[in-house]
Amino acid sequence: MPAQSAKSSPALAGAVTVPGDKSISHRALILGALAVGRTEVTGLLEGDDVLRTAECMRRLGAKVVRLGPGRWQVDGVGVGGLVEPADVLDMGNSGTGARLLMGVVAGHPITAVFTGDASLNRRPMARVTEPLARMGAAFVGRAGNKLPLAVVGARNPLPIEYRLPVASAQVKSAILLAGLCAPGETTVIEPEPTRDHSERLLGHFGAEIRIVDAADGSRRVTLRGQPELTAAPVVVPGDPSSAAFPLVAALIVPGSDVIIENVGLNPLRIGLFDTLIEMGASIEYLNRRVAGGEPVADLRVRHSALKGVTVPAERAPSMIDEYPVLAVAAGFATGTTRMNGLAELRVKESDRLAAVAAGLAANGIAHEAGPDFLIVAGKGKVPGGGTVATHMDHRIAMSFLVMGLAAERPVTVDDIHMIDTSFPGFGTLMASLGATLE
Ligand SMILES: O=C(O)C1=C[C@@H](OP(=O)(O)O)[C@@H](O)[C@H](O)C1
Ligand SMILES: C=C(OP(=O)(O)O)C(=O)O
Repeated sequence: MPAQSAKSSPALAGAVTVPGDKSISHRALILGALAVGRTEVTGLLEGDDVLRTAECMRRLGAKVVRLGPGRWQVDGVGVGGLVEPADVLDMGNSGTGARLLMGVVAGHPITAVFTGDASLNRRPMARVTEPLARMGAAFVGRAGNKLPLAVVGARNPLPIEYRLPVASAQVKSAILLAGLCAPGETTVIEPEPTRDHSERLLGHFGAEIRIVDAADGSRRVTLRGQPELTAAPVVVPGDPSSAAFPLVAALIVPGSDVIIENVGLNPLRIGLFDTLIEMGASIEYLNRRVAGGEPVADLRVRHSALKGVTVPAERAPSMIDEYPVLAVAAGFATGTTRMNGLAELRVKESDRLAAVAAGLAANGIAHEAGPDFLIVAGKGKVPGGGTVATHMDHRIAMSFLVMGLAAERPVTVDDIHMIDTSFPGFGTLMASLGATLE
């Protein structure tokens, strides 16, 4: 369990590129495996979560080959063509991999057993098994459909219309992936839009997909089943959820001026950037362009005096993984930051609300955490000096290392090995900007 400490650093400077988007990387491999022909992916995230999905697609019958750094090739088997895996599918720490592949298997006449690490095996899966059971799949899992869990895919999957009880792109995507194998139309209604990478990539691979926004803010996504998906090249942009760490570091370390190149700016992913700009952050979007069907830009970020704001609950889906690092930024702001609509944080790789609250407490930041909210009383400076328990959660580890770069005393996190699940090379990249990590 390697620990690491971050110390007050000189001004951060330089230009960096963060690894590829995790959500898009999982989906590129999965859809490449379900397409007919050869898909080439560039910019793929080579973090443990995505490598697990690559290995599972191999076990399900696709040919998946690494050609070079971030360059992968997938020979697909066509929708409905996957085979039964000979052994257990181990998804490691990855909720996205587990839930999306449960949807894929549910649509095929095959049986697969899923497992994960201690963190993933604690996370709720009924949110996917419930709609997938309506489509004809069967499940036997531990303690209310947790992993380890066996999925018996449907012989004749049924299309469904399903209103999501929680705003979750993973649940939406699991249903759409199962719906690929069902005749007729599968519809998912989201109470509020969540990241739409599945929809974009399904369209890119030739599926017929319709999206209708309703007056009440909900969104209807309809997929026509049993398409022939055609292999298509995928260019993966840098992950905005990873960019968040060097970005917040540059905002809080005095004198910093940093460029983060090629960051995905999908409107359903940039709630953190919008919030930080409201707080007074200097974030410029340079060279805005479209790459691989997603908007991207280079971000110039300069040290800024931040002030507290209220973050509305409706913004949560567009920044769901960014609250830990926002809480760190809020600690350096002047005034109170209120974050609402955070119930989902309790069922991520760790209970992130509890983990963040404990980390704030350990480093001398006044705050209040409720069932689904967090209030941080920013004083413009952070005492630091604490040791933070990361609970197998990469985002908790990275967030508190960022805190240490501008706190008065070093901040230690108890375990950094999970950082590789989403951001391999995090320490090297931060050090290249001048961050003091040891
Ligand atoms: O669909 C995805 O790729 C993801 C969706 C989000 O989870 P939920 O769907 O559980 O909100 C997010 O937290 C996760 O990191 C990636
Ligand atoms: C919640 C996350 O991932 P997953 O659900 O895929 O484990 C995350 O990366 O912050």
